[in-house]
Amino acid sequence: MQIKVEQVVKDYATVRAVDAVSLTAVGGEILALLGPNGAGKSSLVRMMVGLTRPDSGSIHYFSDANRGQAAQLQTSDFGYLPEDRGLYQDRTLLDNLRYIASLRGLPKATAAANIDHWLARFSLTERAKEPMRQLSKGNQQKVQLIATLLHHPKLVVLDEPFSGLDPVNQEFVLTVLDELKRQGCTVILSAHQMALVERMADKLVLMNKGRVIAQGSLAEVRKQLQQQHSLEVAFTQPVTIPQLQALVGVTQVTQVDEYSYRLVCTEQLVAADLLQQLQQLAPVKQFSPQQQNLHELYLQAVQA
Ligand SMILES: Nc1ncnc2c1ncn2[C@@H]1O[C@H](COP(=O)(O)OP(=O)(O)OP(=O)(O)O)[C@@H](O)[C@H]1O
Repeated sequence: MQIKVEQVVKDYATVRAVDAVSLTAVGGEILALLGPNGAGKSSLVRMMVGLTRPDSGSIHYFSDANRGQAAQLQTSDFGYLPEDRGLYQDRTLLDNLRYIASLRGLPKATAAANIDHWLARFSLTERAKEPMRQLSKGNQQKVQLIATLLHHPKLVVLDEPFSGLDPVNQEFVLTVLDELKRQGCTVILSAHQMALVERMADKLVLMNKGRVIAQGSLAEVRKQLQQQHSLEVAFTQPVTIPQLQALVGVTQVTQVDEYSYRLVCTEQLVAADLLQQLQQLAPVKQFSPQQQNLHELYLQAVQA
């Protein structure tokens, strides 16, 4: 299933939560929404699953079979993990999941088989008859994920699926998301865990204050955000920090050890020109450009 969001705006009383956002996600793709608290991710997600309506702009769905023609989103087409998780705390895992399955219109036998399958995969079979409130936060989160995936949705929308999970379970959820993607599902998620997102998302949409500040593949986002680049240089004899700071195009210098330094330079500075400037200070032993990770780029962008 393809989802196409065009120029969507959402205002609350005093704030424009989503400001002219456009994006597209297709089947077999993981799209990650990133942004600081209040960036507008949940507001956007709620519109995508039809819980609220945009003030302007449009959201259309296209089935894989009929790409050209917009389709009505059916409840059974999507699985939504909301930010405010809402399972019944006094009921057992099994009761909660059976109830969700019935809401999704699953026949009893299919529901039972799917529930067994997912409980086993999430290592929760033994706890099936315990009330929700007895589970840890991470295990409750896993049950919420099962509730989202129980009916094999084509469009999976997850608001912060990694929150509350330990690293082992985060990895496990990554594996599950990858499987969904391989099965042709469209996966949209919001997250704060850059390192995880960097590993699995096909498309990134970075938001800040309701707006998209960069979007595309990791390489495209890097390009859009990268106003500076950094590198490490090692000399065969001492140089001083002020000498390095005085070089044209160098904006930041940090000493790594006795003879080596990390430099941040403007994007316009060509590596060969910098190397030439450095060699005039002292013989250069090592000169290695560093790639900033998504986390560093993101911080730079939202703090700008
Ligand atoms: N129901 C609402 N009524 C009024 N303002 C709202 C409502 N929901 C969200 N907002 C405001 O809209 C803006 C975007 O909030 P939203 O929850 O969409 O951001 P977010 O990126 O999901 O943040 P977080 O990472 O903290 O979940 C914020 O300024 C928030 O206070």
